[in-house]
Amino acid sequence: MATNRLFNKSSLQNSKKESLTLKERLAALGNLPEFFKMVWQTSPRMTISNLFLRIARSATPLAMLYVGKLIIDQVILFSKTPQQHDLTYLWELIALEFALAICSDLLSRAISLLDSLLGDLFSKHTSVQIMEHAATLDLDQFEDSIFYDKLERARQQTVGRTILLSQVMSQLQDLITMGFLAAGLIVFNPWLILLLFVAILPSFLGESYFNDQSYALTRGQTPERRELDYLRFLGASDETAKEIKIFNLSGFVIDRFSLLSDRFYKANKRLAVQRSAWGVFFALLGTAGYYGAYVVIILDAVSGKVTIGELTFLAGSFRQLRTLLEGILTRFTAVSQGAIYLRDFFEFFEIMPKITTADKPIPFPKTIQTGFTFEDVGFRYLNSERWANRHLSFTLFPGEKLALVGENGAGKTTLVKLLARLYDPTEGRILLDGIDLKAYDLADLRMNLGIIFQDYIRYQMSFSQNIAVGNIKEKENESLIKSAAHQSLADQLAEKLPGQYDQMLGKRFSEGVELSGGEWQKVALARAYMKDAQLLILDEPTAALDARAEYEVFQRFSELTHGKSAVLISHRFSTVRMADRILVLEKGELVEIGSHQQLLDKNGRYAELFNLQAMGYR
Ligand SMILES: Nc1ncnc2c1ncn2[C@@H]1O[C@H](COP(=O)(O)OP(=O)(O)OP(=O)(O)O)[C@@H](O)[C@H]1O
Repeated sequence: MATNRLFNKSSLQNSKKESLTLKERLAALGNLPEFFKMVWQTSPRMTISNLFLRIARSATPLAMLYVGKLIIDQVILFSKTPQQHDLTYLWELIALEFALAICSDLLSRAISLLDSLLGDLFSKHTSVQIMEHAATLDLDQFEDSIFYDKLERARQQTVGRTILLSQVMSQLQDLITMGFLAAGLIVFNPWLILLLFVAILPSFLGESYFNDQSYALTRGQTPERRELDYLRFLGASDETAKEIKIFNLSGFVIDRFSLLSDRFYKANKRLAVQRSAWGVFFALLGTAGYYGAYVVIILDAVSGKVTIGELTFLAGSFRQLRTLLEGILTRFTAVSQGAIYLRDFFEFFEIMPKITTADKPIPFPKTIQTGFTFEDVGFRYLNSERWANRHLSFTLFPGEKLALVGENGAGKTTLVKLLARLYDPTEGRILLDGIDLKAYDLADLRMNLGIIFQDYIRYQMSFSQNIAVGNIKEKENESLIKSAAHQSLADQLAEKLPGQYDQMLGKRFSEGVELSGGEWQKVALARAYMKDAQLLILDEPTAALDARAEYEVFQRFSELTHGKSAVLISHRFSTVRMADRILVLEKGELVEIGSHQQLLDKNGRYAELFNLQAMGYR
């Protein structure tokens, strides 16, 4: 229901609000210089060659028409004086026209080759830029739907931008060609140019109007298009197939998909039909204009004001001019449309991360001295009224193993995200060795944290790459990968796989092997050991492991993390009790902190939770 409402409101209202005037379209062309700068950066050589070839190609239509005129006049001259037959000049003209035709053909082919190569390079260049910029942005920016829409538009329009590139180039070429042809026509009859504009202007305005409508519709539909993409993914993906079958959800997903698609179809169809009907009318006007001019030229020829050669030259120029002008005007709306979409693209690059490295960052300490101190830290997620963490004050000492305990939603994961500066506190401060965490180099900080979240990614990559992502710089370091696998017990698994460390994991690519939940977890856990991190954070690292594996993992964990700090989040008290201290969270606040024994003696919240779980085993 919520999305139904969304669809009606955003698509239809936005289509009014976001409609564009001709002035706005012209203003959008202001985005083109920046666009050209990006094209130029992609490949200066190809850009300049493309431009030169197009200028050369622009001159050929006029040259061919003019040579054609000379040939016809020459032939007519011969037909009037059959005795004098020195054909040398005529043959030269024919050879020239032939050469021009070949030249024009070669130039066209070279241009389309360069267009497609430059387009591919440009598309790669912009996709890389989008990925690079997205990587600098904050996590909460990804959780903001307006931002997400911008990212989607910037990403989806990669093809559009490639098309825009060749459209802009063709537009330039056609404008130059038109300049040449118009110059030829003006010499004979300047009024014909005026007639041409009058005949074509309505068609241009019509195109422009319908492009506005189509842009508004597409832009207004972005949230629904995202939903459609999501439904498409739900309905046909290896990740979702299991639940879709078990819960028999395919009908539900398909119905929702069909409902949204039908609405798109209806909204788009209405516009397409109107556009087509008006298009026919405008085309008729253009044709009438052309024949009007044709009659004028024929009358001039009949009265002897122009020769037959000039008649063909003028009629040919006029016909080509009309086609060119129509193309230019139609393309103008498409180009300005593309230029408007560029605004989304540039706006995406204008979004700046808030979580950044200070101007003069402090390097991460070689050895942590006093630890991480939370000073009345509070955090609220974007657009959320509730505090996920509040009034947190405690110190994680160097070398200490701290366990975080609390019911679902108590704020445990949020706390470790603050430690990794995935978010900054809304209030209070986190200090490292007495200095605000924000003063440290961000990359350095993250390099010194080995962190595995509960919703780690199952990369559809090889076994060893799945471990190497923990420190991708070491992706070729086989012995490090193997030792990390040993720490997390993943090494035993690798030995059983047909491809061992090179085994492709997951089902998406050929010869991939799917792992069990616990096996995936061992692989993910190995990522934490890829760095010589000073603080290890494991967010429910063993939830999917069996009891024996969990015991072994923690034996190795304490050996490996000797002298290092660690934060463990777990709902299993058998794991939690191994920690030096346990921090109990409730509704985001710290309610108890102490060792397992201290907290049991205290007989408070921890003791209650512990006894509750212990009862389950009795
Ligand atoms: N990205 C987010 N945007 C908005 N709210 C969030 C986000 N992530 C978590 N929350 C909210 O913040 C609160 C704390 O969530 P958090 O994930 O820290 O809990 P947790 O203690 O780790 O829970 P669990 O044991 O279920 O993993 C919850 O109420 C949750 O709904």
